[in-house]
This record gives sequence, structure tokens and C-alpha cells, in this order.
Amino acid sequence: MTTHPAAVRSDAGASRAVLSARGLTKRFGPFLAVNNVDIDIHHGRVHALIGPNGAGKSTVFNLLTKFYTPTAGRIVLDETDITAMDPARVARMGMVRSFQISATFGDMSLLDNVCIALQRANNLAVQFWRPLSSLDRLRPRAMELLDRVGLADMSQRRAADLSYGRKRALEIATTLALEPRVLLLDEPLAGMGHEDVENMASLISTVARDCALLMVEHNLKVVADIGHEITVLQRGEVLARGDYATVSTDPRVREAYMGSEDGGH
Ligand SMILES: Nc1ncnc2c1ncn2[C@@H]1O[C@H](COP(=O)(O)OP(=O)(O)OP(=O)(O)O)[C@@H](O)[C@H]1O
Repeated sequence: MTTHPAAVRSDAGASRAVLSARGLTKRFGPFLAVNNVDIDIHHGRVHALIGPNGAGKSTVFNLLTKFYTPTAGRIVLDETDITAMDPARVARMGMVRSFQISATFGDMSLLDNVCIALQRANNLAVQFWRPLSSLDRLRPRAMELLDRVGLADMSQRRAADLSYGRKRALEIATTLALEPRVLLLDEPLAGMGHEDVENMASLISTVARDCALLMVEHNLKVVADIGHEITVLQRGEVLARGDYATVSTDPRVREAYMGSEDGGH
């Protein structure tokens, strides 16, 4: 890892949960996929949601981001009950899902891609018609965002020419254009090679200093390196929570992972 874990573990704002869920429950017909899950996502911290295959991680992710309606339970964002709110309104409150703006434009430069994301973010934030800001005006901010994800020196390159890992970094830049209060990433390291994994993990750590961040992740080494808080799910229920040292030594967690394909990560 290029970022030393100790250097990124800031306790600033640790007591303030930006996003909380209580008693989160989801049934698909008779099947209980998520049962009575409590979770708190804090400003300035990386919260990792882990668990064996089929544990309910994606379902919790989709519940928190309002893509699914819970069967029971309550979700609160910045002290506002968002349980019944539609995803677009929740997005305007600052909850951003990976990679919400996403779909980068291959033929366009990295800089123009981020400018367009900023333009869309402006449109998302205001409810009334107003003239679109010119792309030129957005360039300084777009350069800042590219710098934040380590792509400033490639700003004029075509997005299509980037490596897979750098494309994901560009997507993070477009996501940051929304200035998330809460950023939820679903398997942000999936499909990446070793070097890209390290860069993305480092980037996630940096990004989390300015927001509350939840990631669903299978890569337990990265979870150990950058996760401040871990929630372990099994069969739709919270099996354990705490820092990595706590959950990884919990005999129930070890048993849950034994024999699962995640166990080897
Ligand atoms: N739309 C659906 N309809 C019916 N069952 C579903 C649906 N979505 C998920 N499930 C079931 O709910 C359970 C939890 O699935 P989920 O995808 O949330 O797990 P996961 O922890 O994300 O798994 P993985 O690590 O394999 O992605 C699984 O048994 C799955 O088959």
C-alpha cells in the first residue's frame, strides 16, 4: 500500500453518524434476505460491509441507496428520515452511489468528462431551469478533482485510452463532482489488478476524509488496511461489527468464512 493505514485513520468527526439504519429488513417474497440490520456510517471513516457470498451485502447497499424499499426498518440521513424518499431526492441530499454519474465518454478528454459531470451535478442540485455553466468555467474545479484522483497530468488524454484502474479513478472524480456527504461504493476493487487495487484503496482512504464512506468489498486485505469500521453480514443478519482486529478474530466470523470462496482473500 502506498498510503500507510495509520496516516489515514483520522478520528475527526468519528462520533457523528451521517447515515444510519435501524432494523433494516428486506423480504423477497417469502425469502428473508436482510433481517433487522443496524448500521452507522460516520463522517471521515471507511465503513466496510463484508460477508460470505449471498450474505445480503448488495441488498443492504440497495436498501441504503434507496434502490430497494425496505420491508421494515428506518434509514436516517443527516437526521432526516429518508426511508420513504425516492433515490433522486436522496441523491440531492448528498448520498451518492458508485458510480452514479458514471459512464465516462471514451472519445472525450478526462477534463471534459469531469466538466460534464460538474455540469450534471449543478443540474441535480437545482430544481429550476437555469442556463448551463460553460464548460470553460468548470475547468479549474474539474482539474482539482482530477488532481484528487491522481489524473491531473493526463487531463487531455482520451478517457478510452486509460487503463481499467484509471478509468475507475476517473469515475470517482465524476462521482466527487456531486460533493457527496455519503459515498457508497459497491465492490470498487472488482476486476482490478494488484497495482490498481493499491491505488484505488489509497484513493478511497483519501476520499473518505471528506465524507462518510461505505464500501461493499470482498478484498479482505484492503478492508484490513483501510477499513475503520467493519460490519460482517451472514444470512442477512449482522454477525459482528467493530474494527478489523475485532471482527477478524471473532470465532463466528472465522467460521462464517471457512469454506466460503471469500475465505482465501
Ligand atoms: N431480487 C431478488 N429476489 C430474490 N432473492 C434475491 C434478490 N436479490 C437477492 N436475493 C437473495 O438474497 C440473498 C442475499 O443476496 P445479496 O446479493 O444481497 O448477497 P451478497 O452478500 O451481496 O452476495 P455476493 O457477495 O454473492 O454478491 C441471496 O440469497 C440472494 O439470492
